[in-house]
Amino acid sequence: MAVFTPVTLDDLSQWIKQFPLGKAVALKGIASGIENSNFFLTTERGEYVLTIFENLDFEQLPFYVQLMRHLADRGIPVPAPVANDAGELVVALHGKPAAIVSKLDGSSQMDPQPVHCAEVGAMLAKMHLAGRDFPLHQPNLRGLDWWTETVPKVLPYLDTGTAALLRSELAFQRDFAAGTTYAALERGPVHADLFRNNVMFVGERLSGCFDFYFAGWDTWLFDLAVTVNDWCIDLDTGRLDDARVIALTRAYHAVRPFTAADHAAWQPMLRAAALRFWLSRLFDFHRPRAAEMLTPHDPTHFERVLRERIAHGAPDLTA
Ligand SMILES: Nc1ncnc2c1ncn2[C@@H]1O[C@H](COP(=O)(O)OP(=O)(O)OP(=O)(O)O)[C@@H](O)[C@H]1O
Ligand SMILES: N[C@@H](CCO)C(=O)O
Repeated sequence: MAVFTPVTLDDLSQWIKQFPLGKAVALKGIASGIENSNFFLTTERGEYVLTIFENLDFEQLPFYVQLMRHLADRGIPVPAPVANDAGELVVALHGKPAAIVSKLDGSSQMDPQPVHCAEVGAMLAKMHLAGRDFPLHQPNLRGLDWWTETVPKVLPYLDTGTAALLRSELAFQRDFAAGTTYAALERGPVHADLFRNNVMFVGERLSGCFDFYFAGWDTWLFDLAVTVNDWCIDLDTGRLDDARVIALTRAYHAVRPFTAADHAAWQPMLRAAALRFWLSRLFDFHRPRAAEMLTPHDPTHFERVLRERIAHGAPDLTA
């Protein structure tokens, strides 16, 4: 991650008083991640994570933090946002929106086995069902509309062949999204970025997931495809590992059974999920933002994943 906006312990001495957390005693910038400025915060009351939001504004943020609150209240293992003395979950710090959330135990499992994938699949389905009655609506801000407006911005940086793939896949996805199968897919609040680095494990037990700052209303199947494209692949080739795909999707299906539309949309949705992250990585790579610590992700990884999804289908759902 970056620290785009530096924060010191002194900066917090007054600011933290509005929260029921006691004094701030330690603060450490977090190097992983690329979107926001994150810090491990220790106060007299415990361990937290302070996030300063670099791209989201005060109008957009309530959706994310209220969704985390909603899911936490329903037993989904997500960070619980801390309200200040006015009941606010998002408060200005250095002129930007900021939030404090509980720190999850455990660590990321970056080399997942089927057992880990099954935990993720079951938790994702429970998250989707728990979100059905969430009252706030906000679209997935990195969905089809964003792809349509962003592709032209990155095309000038690409060679002819790569640009042709990007153009053709966007056209394919726009056509798919206009169809009856897509219209029949179940929708609700989705995480939309459930990569391995956004989930915590203690041993083989999933202990929590975080980074809801790309969440939005979208198809549940898109969320599943994003997750499978990161948890169930050979990282060098982008090829799917059938054992992990089957473990994750079967565990998901046991909680939220797949519909006929899910089955019909699975292959194109895996392509959509690959396109989304190929495009965001291209955008970040060619139009970088200044930051104290930033390790941008490799766009060609998701170009490989997309080419692989086009060339070879995935195992059918609940195979
Ligand atoms: N609630 C939490 N509990 C424990 N660790 C956390 C928590 N939130 C964030 N972290 C740590 O901070 C890191 C960065 O967080 P996060 O992924 O939200 O940042 P980001 O800038 O949105 O990155 P990206 O979107 O690229 O994943 C995580 O990889 C994790 O190590
Ligand atoms: N998880 C994303 C970064 C945050 O959106 C990626 O790996 O490209």
